[in-house]
Amino acid sequence: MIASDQQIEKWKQEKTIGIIGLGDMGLLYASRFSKAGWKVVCCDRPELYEELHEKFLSESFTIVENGTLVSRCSDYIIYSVEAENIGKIVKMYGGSSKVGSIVGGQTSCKNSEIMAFEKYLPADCDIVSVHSLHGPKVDTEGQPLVLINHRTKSEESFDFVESLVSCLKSKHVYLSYEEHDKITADTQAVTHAAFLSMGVAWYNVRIYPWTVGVNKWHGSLENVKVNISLRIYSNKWHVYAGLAITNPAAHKQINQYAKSAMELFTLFVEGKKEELTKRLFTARESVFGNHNGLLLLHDLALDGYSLSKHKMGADDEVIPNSHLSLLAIVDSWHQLGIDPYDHMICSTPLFRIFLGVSEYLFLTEGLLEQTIDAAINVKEFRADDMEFVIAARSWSSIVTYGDFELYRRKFEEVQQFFTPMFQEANIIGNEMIKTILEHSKGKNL
Ligand SMILES: NC(=O)C1=CN([C@@H]2O[C@H](COP(=O)(O)OP(=O)(O)OC[C@H]3O[C@@H](n4cnc5c(N)ncnc54)[C@H](OP(=O)(O)O)[C@@H]3O)[C@@H](O)[C@H]2O)C=CC1
Ligand SMILES: O=C(O)C(=O)Cc1ccc(O)cc1
Repeated sequence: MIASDQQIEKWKQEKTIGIIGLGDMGLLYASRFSKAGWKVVCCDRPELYEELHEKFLSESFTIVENGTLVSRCSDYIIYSVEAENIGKIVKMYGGSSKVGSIVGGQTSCKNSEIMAFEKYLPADCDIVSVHSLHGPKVDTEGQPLVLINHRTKSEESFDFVESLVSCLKSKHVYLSYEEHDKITADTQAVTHAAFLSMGVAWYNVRIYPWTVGVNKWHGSLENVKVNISLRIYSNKWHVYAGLAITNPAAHKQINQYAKSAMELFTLFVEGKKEELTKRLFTARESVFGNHNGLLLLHDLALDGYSLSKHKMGADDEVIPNSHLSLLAIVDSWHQLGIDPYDHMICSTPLFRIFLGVSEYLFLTEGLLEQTIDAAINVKEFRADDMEFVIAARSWSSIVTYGDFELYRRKFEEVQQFFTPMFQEANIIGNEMIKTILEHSKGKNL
């Protein structure tokens, strides 16, 4: 429960908020909390102390040398560090947590975070964790913010944390850490697997899809694919690696996604139109059978959000795509018995956009039939589809084997290929995402 204004003012006078890890998310929290009048103390790696101290001199939060100093003086300590390293870092600083303090984390998978807290924190510490379900550049207002009340001695601990984060104006979602990990596996992890695979497929044939003319990868759905894929590759690899590899529930989703892509592609190649149609119509009924009302992306023209410099001429024709990446997500939701709408309350913007485009493909009159026809009869996307299947398979094995190093190498190789486009892609992508989110307000998107 959010406390009274008077109580919040009192806490602002008395309490200190500590943030360990001053990367993108740590900085977002430090700056928002301190602007709201909270006393905030932060650190990053000790070797960065001088540089950060200089850099943030004009900010109203304080930089200290290390996590031990943050922990000793803070009443609520947030670990905002790489998921892969949470155990090591809590081991280093957890023992210094102020007596009776509350500790939480921002990592995207809560299993390893909570295990580290249980293992290394003194028994007098409470545990209340958080997870903002959006990237650091998204407006926090109205976005889901998960709050996990894992171990508290009194109601006041949770009320204090909830009152603190209320300045973000996000939508609070109350979950256990197990529920959190199950939902984010269904939503985030598989969404990233899809867009990461598109990037690898383009990279492997060395194609920038927006440069090939108006015949291929042209139009709203294609712009969403390109913009979101580039957005992910312009980010840090460890965010995606961490949330997929450290969450065991995510492995099953990513594996099913690759399996669905491979099985659908096999039907394309074998020319089994009837079987393909039956499988996709069954998936449509299972995932969208109860859908009513307007589509999430109803009437939304996203044609303008293209990186392409080509203009459509009177004689130009767009070759219809098989949209394998979208067919595969709906098929895998069906195979795993997932209702994606169940997770709306706890979803990221990228997941909602992925659901929006999938819904558009499956529920726009005649579009699924046209897509199935293209998948069987149009050969221009075959090689690209094959690359996509291989890419999805390879992300799935990297995640299953828990290989952070291979994940980093593969991610950064593709990242390098797309780097020249990031600046422009981010501007166009941000505009596109803003339009989609504004358009969908009130539709729970
Ligand atoms: N980016 C996003 O969209 C979101 C990320 N998250 C999660 O939040 C967490 C942070 O992500 P994000 O801010 O993007 O990542 P960043 O890499 O930007 O931030 C993590 C920071 O922690 C620092 N760090 C590492 N070790 C220590 C240490 N011993 N003491 C103090 N600081 C340390 C890192 O330094 P160095 O780089 O030198 O290792 C880095 O600056 C991750 O777990 C991520 O999964 C959650 C929601 C959204
Ligand atoms: O919207 C997405 O899926 C993102 O890519 C941003 C993101 C990354 C990690 C998180 O834990 C939450 C949000």
